[in-house]
Amino acid sequence: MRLDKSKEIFDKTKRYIPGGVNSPVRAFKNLSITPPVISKGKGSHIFDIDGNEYIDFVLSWGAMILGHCDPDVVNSIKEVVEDQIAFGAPTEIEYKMAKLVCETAQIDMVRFVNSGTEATMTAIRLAKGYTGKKKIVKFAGCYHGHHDIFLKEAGSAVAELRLKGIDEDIVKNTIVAEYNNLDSVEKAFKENKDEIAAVIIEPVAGNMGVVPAKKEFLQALREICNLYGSVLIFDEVITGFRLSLKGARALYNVEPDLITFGKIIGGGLPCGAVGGKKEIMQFLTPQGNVFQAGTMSGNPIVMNAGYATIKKLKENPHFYSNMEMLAGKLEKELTQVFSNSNLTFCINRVGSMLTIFFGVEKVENFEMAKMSDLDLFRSFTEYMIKKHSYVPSSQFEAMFLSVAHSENDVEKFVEIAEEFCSSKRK
Ligand SMILES: Cc1ncc(COP(=O)(O)O)c(C=O)c1O
Ligand SMILES: N[C@H](C=O)CCC(=O)O
Repeated sequence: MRLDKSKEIFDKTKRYIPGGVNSPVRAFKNLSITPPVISKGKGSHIFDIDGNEYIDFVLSWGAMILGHCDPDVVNSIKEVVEDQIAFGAPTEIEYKMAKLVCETAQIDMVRFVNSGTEATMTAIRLAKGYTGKKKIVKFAGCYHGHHDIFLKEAGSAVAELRLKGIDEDIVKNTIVAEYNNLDSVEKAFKENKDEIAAVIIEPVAGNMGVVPAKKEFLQALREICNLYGSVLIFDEVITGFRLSLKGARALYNVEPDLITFGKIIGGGLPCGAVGGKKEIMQFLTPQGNVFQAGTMSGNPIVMNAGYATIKKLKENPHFYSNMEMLAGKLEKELTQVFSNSNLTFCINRVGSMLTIFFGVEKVENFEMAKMSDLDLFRSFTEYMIKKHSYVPSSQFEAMFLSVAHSENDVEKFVEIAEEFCSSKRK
């Protein structure tokens, strides 16, 4: 695979943008190939400026659930862009979008922001304002965005870095517990009795690779938050509208107090949201006194793209069963391929998100994810990308399928994985 033009542009970009990227996961830091510079996306495929075509299993880190440049999303943008770019004033689409999101995700109220990070920051401030408490519990390996309070033992790009610039005075109020380990949560509550404003968790983690929470664990979090008067926040920035219209919480039948959204909710445009119970949401300014604001929040183009995306998902419930079927096929066939090669591995999959871990048989938390064979994962990833399957370059991320992926896409991926295994045997 030639990446000459990509390399040239990427190298030139580094002169102006630190590391050449606007988010670290894009830099292929672990790989020896240059990141392809992408020029086009259509359905399940993306194309780079060197003329290479890839089946995309990253999908803008989960955002592009309908595939790239879905015609309904594209039209929703074209329909308004001549008249509405930004006003910083109320628009009708905000009402329509809020109604659609509340009815679809079954929440009382919602506030739109510009990213997942803004959504989680807002949810935490809201929880603090509502409870009058100042500490939070988060879980090792979960990633909730790039604010200081969330970066302690975080997953995603943070997992492989030693961070600087974090304000220790702010971080001291973040308590880190172990994913799927109730004892660690009980300990946090016992030691910090009436001080915990919120517990924030990815109900299916995507940022230590895919690691699902156990149902009893989430139920116990609900009970412990009720007992101590803390707010339970499900960070569904990845899982919201991906695992079902009601997100991951529908799979577990556990109701959080607040939910954060991102990615899919904006149809691929910058968007995030915090939503949940009216009793808490009404604390937000200007109805209440918990401050939150944003010049671009609820931008009409973003709202239109998000509306078109969620409406299409709602009108086509078979999308979810199709993605489940395809992802199940991918899991089953990869299991066959790796077993035939006598590899030790584990594939964690929930709906249309999955991660392959080599060298381990089970991954239930961040420690276990970190014990997987990162070198083998790296060479597998590099091989897959060189053979035109675009996958996350880090172990601590998830692979995604979209509505636009086909059986052919999945079969191609499995075929290349098989080739990789034979190349290792030689
Ligand atoms: C679960 C989760 N929460 C929050 C975020 C932060 O979202 P954003 O990158 O849009 O700020 C991300 C991803 O980046 C995420 O995966
Ligand atoms: N893991 C992150 C989101 O889910 C990756 C996206 C990013 O930080 O750019």
